[in-house]
Amino acid sequence: MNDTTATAPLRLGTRRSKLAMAQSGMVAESVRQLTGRPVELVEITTYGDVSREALAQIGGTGVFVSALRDALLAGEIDFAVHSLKDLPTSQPDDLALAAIPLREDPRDVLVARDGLTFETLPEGARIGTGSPRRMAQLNAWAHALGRRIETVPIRGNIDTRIGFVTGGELDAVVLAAAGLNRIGRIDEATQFLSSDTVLPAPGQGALAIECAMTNAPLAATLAELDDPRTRLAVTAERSLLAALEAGCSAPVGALADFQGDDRAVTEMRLRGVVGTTDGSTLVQLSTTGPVPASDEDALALGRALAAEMLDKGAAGLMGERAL
Ligand SMILES: NCc1[nH]cc(CCC(=O)O)c1CC(=O)O
Repeated sequence: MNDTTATAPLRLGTRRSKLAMAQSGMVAESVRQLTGRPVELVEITTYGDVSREALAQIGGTGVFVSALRDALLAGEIDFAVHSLKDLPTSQPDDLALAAIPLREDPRDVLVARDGLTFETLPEGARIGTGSPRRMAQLNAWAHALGRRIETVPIRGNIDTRIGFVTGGELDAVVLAAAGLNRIGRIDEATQFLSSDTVLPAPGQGALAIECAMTNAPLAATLAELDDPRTRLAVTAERSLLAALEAGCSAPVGALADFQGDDRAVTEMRLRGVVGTTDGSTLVQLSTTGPVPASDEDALALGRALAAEMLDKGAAGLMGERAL
């Protein structure tokens, strides 16, 4: 590297949404500190940002991601930051998943009117979410409580979705804690939904930093931002999702977490759920074992749990995913 390339700004491609800008800003700062180089944000518009169609209808998988990837491959940007849960499970050969930084809170939260919780919402409450995974688990939860709710399909950015509650159109919406946290609105959550009740999307709360495979020096530098334990967890979750042959709009939840204290983590637990959006049937399984020794072991764990779920009838539920 000569002097010019060493001091030239690194170009970080980002979507324009408040969440994407917040995430990219956080990573830009880390990369600045790591490299001593300036990082410039380059705004890219993705199909997921401009389409008014329901995400489930346009296929879900990758709509937020492909424009950023095109820009990486065209050399218009040097690296990109994605919400890991928006990344398709298959990684293109020419792009490196250079780093998966430390995950933050993976849980979903309820943002309800008047400080209400799921349990204190009135009978027949209208709860907004565009996610079949959330619908399935919320409906199953209501059913277990002997309650009736109405899940209302919505989409839009976080501000728009919270606006349905503040505007009085819905009693509550469900969002990812991590997203609210990153845009500084976590105080508006009225309940954190336990992963024992609602499993998050595979990879929720984690970020992915991607660059072109041909840019090996940059990939090596970015790798310093990787959190190995987060990588193992999300690798297992995404492997489960891939093995269930589901896109990101399918009703699949998964979460891997670690048991033991921070200095002596000994075991990893992987939980997965798939269901019908009406919540009448859920297949939920869990497995706990030694912390995977490699990404390959984490992949195998996800595949094994998925196979068990398919055995227990998950396959029959997946047919519903186009709905
Ligand atoms: N599907 C949109 C999306 N992608 C990532 C997040 C939240 C941040 C994260 O999970 O890392 C959100 C918003 C939401 O689900 O509330």
